Amino acid sequence: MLDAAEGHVTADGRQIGPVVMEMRNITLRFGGVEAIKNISFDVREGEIRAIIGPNGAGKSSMLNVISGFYHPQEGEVLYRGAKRPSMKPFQVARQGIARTFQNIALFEGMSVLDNVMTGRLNHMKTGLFGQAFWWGRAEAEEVANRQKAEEIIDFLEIQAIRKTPVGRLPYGLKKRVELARALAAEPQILLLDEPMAGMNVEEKEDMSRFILDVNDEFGTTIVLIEHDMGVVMDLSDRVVVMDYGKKIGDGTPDEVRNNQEVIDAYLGVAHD
Ligand SMILES: Nc1ncnc2c1ncn2[C@@H]1O[C@H](COP(=O)(O)OP(=O)(O)OP(=O)(O)O)[C@@H](O)[C@H]1O
Repeated sequence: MLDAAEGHVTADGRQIGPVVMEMRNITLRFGGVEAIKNISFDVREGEIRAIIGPNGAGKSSMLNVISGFYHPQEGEVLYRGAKRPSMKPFQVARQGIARTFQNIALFEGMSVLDNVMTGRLNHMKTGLFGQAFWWGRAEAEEVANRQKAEEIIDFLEIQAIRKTPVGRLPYGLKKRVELARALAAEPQILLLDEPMAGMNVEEKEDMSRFILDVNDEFGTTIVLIEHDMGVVMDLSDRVVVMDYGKKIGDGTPDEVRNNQEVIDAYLGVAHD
């Protein structure tokens, strides 16, 4: 059993830190529907943590609890050891938690660069008033934000399309631009809502590589929900398995693969 306050190095040499976020006995209801039933799990600094489960299992609901979009009726969220009060999504974002969406939420008429720049909004300190009175400071800030956006565009290898309106891009690249925008916020925790949904094999491979690179290069903690089991097992350090709102498994990919309840409920067949 790992100590929550301690870090460790995984078998493949990955550096995992202490617990950064804890979901404690979360229950979320929509009228009579219990989307999340008394679920607890934690997220460690620097890890890639997946939440998987069949349709309607409650994965999106859980991600929306983490991002502050839904407020559970029971349970609590602890962030860096402190109980998090009921927060609006923008307040959660200010704590360093960014997300992408299942149905891409970009500005289609705007260029890739401008979309990525919108991810910097939390870093813009000079408001309109400030811009009017301290033009120099606002200009310096704009230059720094633009530089950061360009760095991320380079990192995700989308320089060639930086001036292209997002609406003209194929699906896989839009997903990558969404990742770029979320990264522009320089998050400590990145929430990815089905990052591979609707992608072909090649696009999935690219996205997996970028997720690993982001985690490796920036040390970003990543929580993702995903349908594609193969992808999840390859990418993740630990996996939470949900089914009908309940947690039925939690552990390393190997532990989850060998968990009989998970095999019965989700995989359907035993893996040798
Ligand atoms: N806003 C809502 N209002 C009412 N019921 C909801 C709402 N959001 C989710 N639910 C219900 O909660 C349950 C869990 O849904 P959720 O979308 O979290 O599952 P999921 O695992 O993300 O599914 P999928 O993989 O299909 O996206 C479902 O029964 C769903 O119908």
